[in-house]
Amino acid sequence: MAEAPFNKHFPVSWEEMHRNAKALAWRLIDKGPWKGIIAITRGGLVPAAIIARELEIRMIDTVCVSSYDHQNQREAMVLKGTEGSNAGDGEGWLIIDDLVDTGKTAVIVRKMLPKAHFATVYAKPAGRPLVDTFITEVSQDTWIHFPWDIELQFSQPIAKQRNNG
Ligand SMILES: O=P(O)(O)OC[C@H]1O[C@H](OP(=O)(O)OP(=O)(O)O)[C@H](O)[C@@H]1O
Ligand code: HPA
Ligand SMILES: [Mg+2]
Repeated sequence: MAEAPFNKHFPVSWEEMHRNAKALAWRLIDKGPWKGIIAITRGGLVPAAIIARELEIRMIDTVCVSSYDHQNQREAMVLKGTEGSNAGDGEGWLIIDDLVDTGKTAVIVRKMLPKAHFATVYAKPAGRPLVDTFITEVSQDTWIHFPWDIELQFSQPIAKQRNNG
């Protein structure tokens, strides 16, 4: 059987997301001042809101990129770029996303805003060189389950999981 591309799973709770996004804000405050935030939708919207609150930034825009159908990566589609924003070449601006995985999204957005500071909450090794600041690294074969994608449900006791495995 072909090896599953993601054989580890890393669920993230809302509290963890909040704590890590605040930790990112602490890292970013001394690197500013920041003129504004560009959130990469949709995943970047939640950490961008938390960071905007902590750094008292009220100028927020979006770049809308979509490149995954659940865990399947496909060609990245830019639904909206920076046209209409006043971010220019990105100087003094923060780009925020939930994570960098292969780095494909980061490459696209960096081309639009070459002087911006790119920050994510999570990073995988392949994308890590493309971000300026991040908080937590996970391995490339780990799928991060964000709190907006999951819900509380029954979990099998470990003994049962082992018997089935
Ligand atoms: O480094 P990469 O391999 O490009 O992957 C990272 C990107 O993929 C996810 O977004 P996705 O395209 O799934 O859209 P979403 O944020 O709307 O869920 C995630 O939020 C990042 O933006
Ligand atoms: O590990 C991940 N989790 C959620 N969304 C993602 N988009 C790319 N990689 C991931
Ligand atoms: Mg995204």
